[in-house]
Parts: sequence; C-alpha cells; structure tokens
Amino acid sequence: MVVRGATKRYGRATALDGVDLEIEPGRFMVLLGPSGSGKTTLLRGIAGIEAFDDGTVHFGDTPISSGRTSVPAERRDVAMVFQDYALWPHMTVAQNVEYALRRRSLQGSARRSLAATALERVGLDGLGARYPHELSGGQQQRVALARAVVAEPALLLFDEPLSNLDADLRERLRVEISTLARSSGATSLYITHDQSEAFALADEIAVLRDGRVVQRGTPEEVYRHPVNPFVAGFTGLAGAVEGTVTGVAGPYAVVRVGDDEILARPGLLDGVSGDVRILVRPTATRLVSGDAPEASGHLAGRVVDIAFRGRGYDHVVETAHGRLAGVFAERSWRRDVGCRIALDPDGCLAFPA
Ligand SMILES: Nc1ncnc2c1ncn2[C@@H]1O[C@H](COP(=O)(O)OP(=O)(O)OP(=O)(O)O)[C@@H](O)[C@H]1O
Repeated sequence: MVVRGATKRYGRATALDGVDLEIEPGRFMVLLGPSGSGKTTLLRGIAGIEAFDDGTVHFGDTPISSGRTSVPAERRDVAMVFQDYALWPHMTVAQNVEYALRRRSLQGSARRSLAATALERVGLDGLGARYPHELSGGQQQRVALARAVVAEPALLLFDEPLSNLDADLRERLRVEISTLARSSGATSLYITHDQSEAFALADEIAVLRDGRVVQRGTPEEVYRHPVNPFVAGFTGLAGAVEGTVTGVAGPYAVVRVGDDEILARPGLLDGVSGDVRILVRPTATRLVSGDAPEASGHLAGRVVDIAFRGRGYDHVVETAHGRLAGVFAERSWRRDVGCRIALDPDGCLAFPA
C-alpha cells in the first residue's frame, strides 16, 4: 500500500500535512503519535470513510484514491478493527462475522463454515449464537478480529483496538493480533499512542507529529536512533540532564555534568558541542552505591521514590542537573540516600540544549 502526499484540513486546522507512507505487502506497520497528530484521519482516509483533500492511495498498482478516482469504502479490499469494537448489536456473533462475507457469492453453508473457522481462530468457538452484549469487552474485540480476517482482506487497519481493555487482557490480545495478522498474510496498519504497544507489534514504525511523518524505521532503529528530542521523548525516557561537551571519545561525546563526567551519543548525525541536553533511556541506567569510588560514566544523585515492579524496583533519582525515573535495581534502596547512577552511553542521547 502506498500513500503519497495525503493532506486533510478541517477549517484552518491541518490534520494531515502531506503524509507519505509505504507498506510492503504482508508487513505490519504501526503509526505512533500523540493525540491529535492525525493518526485516525489517515486511517479513515485509507479506509475510504473520509476523503483526503489531496494525495493518492494505491494498493499495489491499483489507484484507490487519486484525483477524481475514489473507490467507495465497501469496495476497498480493507477491514478495520475499531477501539469500541463496532459490532452490530442486533446480530449474533456468527452473523456479525458472516456479514463481512456478504459481497462474496458464497452459499450460506460455506459462509457459516468460514465464520466458524474465523471464530475458532480467535478462541471463540461455540459462542456464535450469542449476542455482543452477552460477551466481555475482550470477547467482543475478538469477534471484531474474526470479522476483520474472515474475508481475507489485503489490508487490515487497526484503530487503537486495545485501548478499552485492561492491562492483562491488552497484553494477551496484542499477541493474538500480532499472530493473526501475520498468519493471515495481510498488510497491516495499526495506530496507537502507546510506545510499548508499537515496539511490541511493529515490523516498522512511523512516528507522526502534527500531521507529518517525522521518522520511520524498525522499532530498534527508532529506539536507538531517534531523529529528534520529540521522538526520543515519545518512545520512553527516564528523564534528561543538562551538561557541556568537553571532548570526543570514539563515537561518543564526553559531557561534563556538574562534577561528573559521562559519555553520550550525539543524537544528531552532525555531532554536538557546547551546552547539551542528554535524554536518558531507562534501560541505560543502573544504581550503584553512593560509597562506590567515583567513576567516569557515573552521575551522583539522591533516591526520592521507589516503586516495586515485581522483578525489582524502579527508583526516581534526583541529580543536581535533572531528575531520572525508572532507574532499575533488583533490590530496593532507601529514600533520601545518596547514590550513583551508572549510565550506558548508548542510551544517553545528546541534543543541543
Ligand atoms: N471532524 C473533524 N472536525 C474538525 N477537526 C477535526 C475533525 N477530525 C479531526 N480533527 C482535528 O484533526 C487533528 C487530527 O485528528 P486525529 O483524530 O486524526 O488525531 P489522532 O492522532 O487520531 O488523535 P487521537 O489519538 O486523540 O484519536 C486534530 O487536531 C483534530 O482536532
């Protein structure tokens, strides 16, 4: 699927500002962006629920929306899964799924059999005769998934499908969506504002801000090499500290932060100098004793909060030059004690202050 120059304005507000997006057949793309960045507008335009003001959409070589051509939503080879499930309340579960096959010239028995297989694939065999209100939220979303895949569409669109579910169920259903989408062979586009969901699901992520794609890449590329502080901030930070670049050590900048010296990776290709803001990934932090000998790459601080996380504890540490949260240690520290944070330079991203 290829989108070129997708633009949409509402009055004076620009929801989409010339978005280009390509998804290779069979790949799972996640569009990650904050509220209001244009995610839903883009998805609705691709589905044909709304028209772009400008821009084109192609499925393979076939124009779906281009100039005066616009294939109506129901004739696009697309299925969509919504946040609020959007099941027909007056139809049974089986009828909801069969509805997606209405345009196929199939006999009733063939339709019923395909719907039953799809329900089995999402773990709902035996529930076909129930009505949506007789199911839990998670089960309703599974019906919506079965309905989306039953007709084997070329493109699956997901509009924050997990956001109405509680944490445990969200994780389980995320795995099911990932498996189902990939085994169906469809191309998938999934929108979310949740970076952990995006990282877990995506073959590729596109980060959207103010109606523009600001970065595209694999989850690893986006996490390790965010193109700007916005992307870094939106994909998980412990916090930031302020410092001054004093030199270079291999691929790293040497940065003086108060009395400490740490290494950081230049967040931009052309390097950094002078005053910098170092954005720190939580995974780059480790607590060491305040009595430990001072070492390069350590930052002095004081523990201000502790949260138990099952496999250990996340600490909030105040340094003289910024606060870092999510600093992990297997044992719990005490509040108000002095400590040092050992920093992995690959997770410290220096941007001009
Ligand atoms: N029907 C509409 N009329 C006017 N403005 C709209 C309309 N739909 C969306 N917008 C505006 O377009 C921008 C993008 O909205 P969109 O819903 O696509 O964002 P989003 O990234 O999906 O946000 P969210 O995560 O909150 O759903 C926002 O500024 C929004 O206020």
